[in-house]
Amino acid sequence: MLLEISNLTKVFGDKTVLDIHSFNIGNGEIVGLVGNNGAGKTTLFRSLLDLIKCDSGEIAMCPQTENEHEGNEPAINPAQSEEWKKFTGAYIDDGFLIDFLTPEEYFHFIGKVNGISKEETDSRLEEFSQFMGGEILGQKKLIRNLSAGNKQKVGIISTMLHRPQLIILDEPFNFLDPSSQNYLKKLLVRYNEETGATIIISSHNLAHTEDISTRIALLEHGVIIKDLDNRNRAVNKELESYFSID
Ligand SMILES: Nc1ncnc2c1ncn2[C@@H]1O[C@H](COP(=O)(O)OP(=O)(O)OP(=O)(O)O)[C@@H](O)[C@H]1O
Repeated sequence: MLLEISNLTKVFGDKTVLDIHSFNIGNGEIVGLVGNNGAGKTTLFRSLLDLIKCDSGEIAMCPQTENEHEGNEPAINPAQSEEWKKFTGAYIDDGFLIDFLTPEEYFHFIGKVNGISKEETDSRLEEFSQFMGGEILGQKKLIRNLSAGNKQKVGIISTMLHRPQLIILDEPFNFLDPSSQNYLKKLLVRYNEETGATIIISSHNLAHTEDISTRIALLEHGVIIKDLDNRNRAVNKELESYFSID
């Protein structure tokens, strides 16, 4: 899945909160988006998911063909077509959940929307049983009564159920206990390796972001001011110095 962003701007009132001249993400990259509060991370995600209308610019998503050696399909602009939903899984916040359903009902709903049978959905859920830690399935609890961390897990798992080529997660480590945070890192890296999917996460947890990302983009006042290759896990000093308070 290739993603190309060009000349993307979003203005709220008299403030430009997003101003991305050019940012391209390649097939199979894991991109970590970091930046201070209000830097524009969620706004960028909402733009990619057609949840807000940008003031200018283009987003082009090019899914990989079934035979990956044949390259990528023509570009889709999420503001102009619904096709992107077939190959995208995203979780921004618990507004994505349906709180009067149990987790099972929600997962089956997500499966159904994506043409996956109940049986297949149940079978795919087994891959996440350790992550769910016995707290989510079979509890006869509505999603609204789950703890914040368990809601977060339901949202994250639901992005992977239909095995999309693009996953977008806003602050996925939030609310998770330390073991679940570690487990999530494993899940994301494994998903990326097994499916070749492109994954974009935002996080304030620099250590986790550095651990799993092949590339890290630093956003400041809506502008990508650094685009760092992290394949050798070498960005630590640069990020530490940016976020240092001395
Ligand atoms: N609907 C809105 N109306 C007005 N301003 C908005 C709206 N949504 C976001 N903003 C502003 O856009 C800027 C970027 O916000 P955004 O939530 O994208 O930042 P962020 O990097 O995700 O921050 P955080 O790390 O705190 O979650 C902020 O100044 C925010 O106040």
